[in-house]
Amino acid sequence: MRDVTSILPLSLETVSFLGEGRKLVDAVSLVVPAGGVTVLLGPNGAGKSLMLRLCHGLLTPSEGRVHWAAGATGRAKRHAMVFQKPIMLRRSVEANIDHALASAGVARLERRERAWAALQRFGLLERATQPARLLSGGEQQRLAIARAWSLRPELLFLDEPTSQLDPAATRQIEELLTGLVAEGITVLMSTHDLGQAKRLADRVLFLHRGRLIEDSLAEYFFVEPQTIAARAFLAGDLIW
Ligand SMILES: Nc1ncnc2c1ncn2[C@@H]1O[C@H](COP(=O)(O)OP(=O)(O)OP(=O)(O)O)[C@@H](O)[C@H]1O
Repeated sequence: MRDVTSILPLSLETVSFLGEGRKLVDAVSLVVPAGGVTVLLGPNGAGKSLMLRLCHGLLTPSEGRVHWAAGATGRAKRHAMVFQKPIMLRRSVEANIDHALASAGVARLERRERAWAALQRFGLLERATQPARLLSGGEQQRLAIARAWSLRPELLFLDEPTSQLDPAATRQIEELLTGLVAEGITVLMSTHDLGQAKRLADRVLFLHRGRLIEDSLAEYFFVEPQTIAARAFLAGDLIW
């Protein structure tokens, strides 16, 4: 029977991650409910990527706990992650999606259907048989999102998904993300691009030195940040 129990909200309870002899993520607590785009902002090394990896389960907190909605099952397959630099297998575009679905335990016939739907949805049908590694950067990122989408995630994590792309490819990815949110997928992403954060964010989490120092609706954050660090960041001043 299909699992329809939502995995959301995702909750972090005083999550810390220790490394390099210090707390790289320091006692972060937050809740991600269903819906919308939450953007992680902060200077280099603030801990944005670590946060996404902790949420997705690629890293284990040194302290505290990451947990999903009570009673949710099948959670491993219902959140997916897209990385800054797409990880492409040395296979065709379609085989890259097929591999992700096979790893998630999807049966062969259904894999074909879902891969085809993803290729169509993300404008990659004509590229289906081409080697994924020969796609342009923008196409590879589109494939990475298509592959994640084929897993039918409720929550999609994206770590600086457009930092390697030109403005046109960036716009295309942003439009795709807006479409995914309209479909009901919740997005938690990091970006360096303030313009992008303004265009996409419903909510902003501002990290500084591993600490979550602002958690605001985007409309407030960009107009009236509450902390000196966030004000400096928005003004383009160097903070560390
Ligand atoms: N797996 C790890 N183990 C130990 N230290 C790590 C690990 N991953 C990252 N770090 C360190 O943790 C700090 C935060 O890194 P992180 O990549 O999360 O920052 P970020 O906010 O994403 O930065 P950027 O904007 O530059 O990508 C850095 O000092 C980094 O060197």
